[in-house]
Parts: sequence; structure tokens; C-alpha cells
Amino acid sequence: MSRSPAPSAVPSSRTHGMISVEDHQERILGAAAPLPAVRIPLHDAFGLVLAEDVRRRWALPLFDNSAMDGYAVRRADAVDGARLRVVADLPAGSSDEPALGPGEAARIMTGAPVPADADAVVPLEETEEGTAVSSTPPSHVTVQRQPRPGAHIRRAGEDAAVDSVAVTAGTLLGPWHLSAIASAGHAHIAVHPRPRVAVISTGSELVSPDAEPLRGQIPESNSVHLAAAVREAGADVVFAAIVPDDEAALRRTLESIEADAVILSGGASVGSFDVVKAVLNGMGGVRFDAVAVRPGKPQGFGPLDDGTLAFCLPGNPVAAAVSFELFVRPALRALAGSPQARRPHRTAVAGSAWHSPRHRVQVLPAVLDGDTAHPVPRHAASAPGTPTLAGTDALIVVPAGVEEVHGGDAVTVLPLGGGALR
Ligand SMILES: Nc1nc2c(c(=O)[nH]1)N[C@H]1C(S)=C(S)[C@@H](COP(=O)(O)OP(=O)(O)OC[C@H]3O[C@@H](n4cnc5c(N)ncnc54)[C@H](O)[C@@H]3O)O[C@H]1N2
Ligand code: MOO
Repeated sequence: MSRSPAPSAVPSSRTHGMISVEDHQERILGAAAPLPAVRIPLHDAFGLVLAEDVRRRWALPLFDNSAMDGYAVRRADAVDGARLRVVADLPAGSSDEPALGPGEAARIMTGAPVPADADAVVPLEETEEGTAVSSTPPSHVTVQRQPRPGAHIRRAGEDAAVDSVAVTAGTLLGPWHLSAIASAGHAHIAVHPRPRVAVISTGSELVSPDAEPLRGQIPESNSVHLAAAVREAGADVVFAAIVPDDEAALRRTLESIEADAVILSGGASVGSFDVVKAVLNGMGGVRFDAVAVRPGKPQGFGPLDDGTLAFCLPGNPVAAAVSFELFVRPALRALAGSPQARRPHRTAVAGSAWHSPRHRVQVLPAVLDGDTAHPVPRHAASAPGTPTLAGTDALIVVPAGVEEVHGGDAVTVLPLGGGALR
């Protein structure tokens, strides 16, 4: 890959009339503070970000308990071949605390509290009576092998101390975290709520995918893509609409929305019918910039007067999709309280050669095959095996200043997907 020196990053500096991708991302992330925490039932918390440390209400395990089905014994008496009298039966959940005298044992099941007089558990398999199932314990049990001190007893507090932190604030909650929180004694927790997102596609040429498009009309796809991407990012779509190129209609639609973020696509450029720019430029803190990225150059962003973050993306479907990944998704994750708002990137090998624009970051939809990234051809042929936009599972990001990528070059990729956060 031929590289020319990267231009130094001066915040909001303009090179060739454009601001850098990083400057635009920083401006957006600077405005996207975590939404205020709410308390919700643990069962509803999967995929949300924990807002405060969760501490254990008790030590774990709660009490000395048996790790095996067997017999709780006084080890000194339980020598090889000893015949012990069974004086109690302790299933899990038993609150009994039987005393064990010399030569006595209690049948005990896994998880049941170990009597204070016992100092080891002999598993069923190490007794003459063995594992034959019976509802009542035998009157006596014969120990085959003397247990080690403390054998098969899980001691109170050996896993975790009372008041220790079970799960830390900022954690994206998955099944393992949630069960740890339940074990720590909490049925309700403080989380950042899912961001509420409105999606608006603008353009008088847009028609429903099941319509027969007349000349000049095209099937509307951005709202479908963006709504799914919003959900995949762990946010809720609270509103979706197609609005024609009509300033009054767009204003009315915006006024009706209650959301944390609104994503508009189309009409962001300089054309005569670019109503999004006409309506939103200067509304609240919204500003339009040319960002040094292809595709995705025309971008509008800023808070509306009520604080809703407005993202105005270019209408071209690939540009809108790329813009979502670069600029919207990190903001939604930040609103959701995630400390890792950006997707992790990695290095892959370019599967072919292509040109890249000199002064802009290039972002190419790609299909990953192991370590090789195959850019989706602009005019994807339908030959079997050819990567297509529908199969996109990563974006290749080529920095500004690189004009040629050769097959075999190392390239940066952002793998997409990887599990929906809901
Ligand atoms: N004179 C200039 N013209 C353009 C410039 C420029 O700098 N000067 N920038 C170009 C770039 S770069 C882009 S990207 C586009 C983006 O412009 P808009 O945001 O105004 O997008 P539209 O014109 O509304 O739409 C572009 C294209 O995408 C189709 N589209 C729009 N919305 C949808 C949708 N929801 N579903 C499917 N397809 C959609 C639309 O029909 C157009 O074909 O501007 C360049 N022009
Ligand atoms: O932003 Mo445009 O072509 O660069 O998509």
C-alpha cells in the first residue's frame, strides 16, 4: 500500500473544505452522554449497560454445603471400612442442623447445609451401599475409603465476600452477568435504558418496496436498513416514516417525534430539493459539514432544541449505511451507557486491488473470508460466489492519503454484527 504522510489532526480543521472523520466522530460522541439510569427487573436487563456496581448482599456460598450426594461424617470415625449409624437425612433446602455423635453420619444431598459436627463428606460411590436410589436412608453406611479433611465441603464465603462487587458499572449485561447478579441477591438493578430512535427517510421519489415503481421512482430501503441497524445496536425504533421533499411536512413530522435520536436520510447535499438541509441546518445545534469520507461526505449533526440528537445522513443507500456505522452507531452505544462505544477493528488482508480517493477515508462494504477481506464490487456480478452487498459482514477502512490498495496488503476492517444486543 502506498502511503503519504497523514495530515495532522487539528480539531475541526478543514482540509479541501472537509472535516476529518475523527473530528466529526468526536463532535458526535461529545454530545452523546449516557441516558439517565432507570431501575428495572433483572429479567428485562439483557443487552443493557449496568449503571452502578452491584455488590453481593451475602458471602458466597451462603453456608457450608455439600458438593456431592453422600454422607456427612466425622472424619476421625470414617476410617476405611468403618460402619457408621445414619441419624439424619439432609436434602438440598433442609434447614435441619442434626448433632452427630461418635460413629454417626447424616445422608446429605448436593447443596444441603453440612452439619457443624461433620468435617468431611463421603460420596455415595465410596460407600458399600453405593448409589442405589432409595427415598429413606439406610440405617447404617459402610465407608470404603477415609475422606480427606474437609472433603467435598464448599465452605461459606470461599467464593466471594459479603459486599464485594459482583458486576461493575459499565458492563454490557449478558446471561453470565445476570445470573451473578441474581446470586448476589438483587432482582432489580440500575441500567441505562435503550435509546429511543426515530427513522425518517426523505425523498418524493421513494415508494414502498411492493409498489410498481413508475419512471423516476425507487423502492425505499434506507428506513428498513437503518431500523434494523438501530435494533442491532441495542436501541428501540419508536417511529419510522417516509416523508416527501416538502419542508412543511418534514417540520410537522419532526415536531411530532419524542425520541433520544432521530436519523434522517436523503436531502443532505446541496440540491434544490435537499429539504433536510434546508429545514435542519441551524435548527438547535445542527450543523452540516462535508466529511472527508467516501461514501458519506454530506453529514448533518447536532442536538435539536429538546435535546434529541439529529443525524442527517446522505440518501444514497450505501452512504447511509456506512454513515450509520461510522457516526450513528457509536452515539447510540454511548447513549446506552457503553464505555466501548465504537466497534473493535482488526487487520485483514486485501483480497483484491482497488483505488481509493486521495483526500478522503474510503469505506468499502466487504465480505470476510477468514483473514481475507473481499470488497463488494460496485456493480456486483451475479456469478455464484461473488460477494454482494447483501452478504456484507465487514467494512474495510482505507485511510486518507492512500490511493492504491494492492491484493495482499494489510487493511483495517470493522467486522459487523456479532450478536444483536437484545
Ligand atoms: N452538486 C453536488 N451534488 C452532490 C454532492 C455534492 O457535493 N455536490 N454530493 C454527492 C454525494 S457525495 C452524495 S452521497 C449524494 C447524497 O445526497 P443526498 O443526501 O441529498 O441524497 P439524495 O439526493 O436524497 O439521494 C441520493 C440517492 O439515494 C437515493 N435514496 C435516498 N433515500 C433513499 C431511501 N430511503 N431508500 C432508497 N434510496 C434512497 C435517492 O433516490 C438518490 O438516488 O449527493 C451527491 N450529489
Ligand atoms: O457521500 Mo457520497 O458518494 O461520497 O456517498
